[in-house]
Amino acid sequence: MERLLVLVRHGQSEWNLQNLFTGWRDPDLTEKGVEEAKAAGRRLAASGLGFDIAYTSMLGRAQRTLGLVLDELGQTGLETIKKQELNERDYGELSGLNKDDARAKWGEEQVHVWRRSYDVPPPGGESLRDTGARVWPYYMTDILPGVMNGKRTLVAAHGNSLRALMMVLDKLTPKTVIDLELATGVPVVYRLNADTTVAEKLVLKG
Ligand SMILES: O=C(O)[C@@H](CO)OP(=O)(O)O
Repeated sequence: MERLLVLVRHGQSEWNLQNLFTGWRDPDLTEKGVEEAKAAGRRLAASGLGFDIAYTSMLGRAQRTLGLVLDELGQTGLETIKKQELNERDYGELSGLNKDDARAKWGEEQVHVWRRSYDVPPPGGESLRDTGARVWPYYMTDILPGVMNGKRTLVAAHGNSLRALMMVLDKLTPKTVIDLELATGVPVVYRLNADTTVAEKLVLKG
């Protein structure tokens, strides 16, 4: 039986382009982001992949990316579950600030720690561990059982909610996850073993 799980980070958003902390704010995709999403769909189609169910967050950039991917796959209208659990990490008081301005104010190192560390939350926001504390249970109780039952599953979400998920799939530690960066609009294809570990991982780059 096929146990297929594909993760894709949304295409470039207006705030990615403007270099702003985004979190739970809801900017749309840029034109480039739309193209990235379509290209992700075309790459999945070229790899012969199709899906039985899709999951996304409550944020427009992920939902729109999913819609564009499904259009390219000829799967418009596929059953889709939208969940706040899959939202981007809440950036708290950093939301809407320019990342370079933040570096100037708090220093390069502090900003890097807020952006990539496992357990240091930005002021008023979520650490990656906090994000995981909602992503992991949702994965275990809702997404993974479907995958294990042969439902070919697509998840369109965000840099940090997907980093949290990939910690589990790729067996990353709080130290090794610091170096994990996810490109926008690049599908990551997982095939799982019967014990839920990863049998195969493929990154569908352009
Ligand atoms: O601003 C954000 O919400 C995220 C993703 O774009 O940024 P970062 O790369 O700092 O995690």
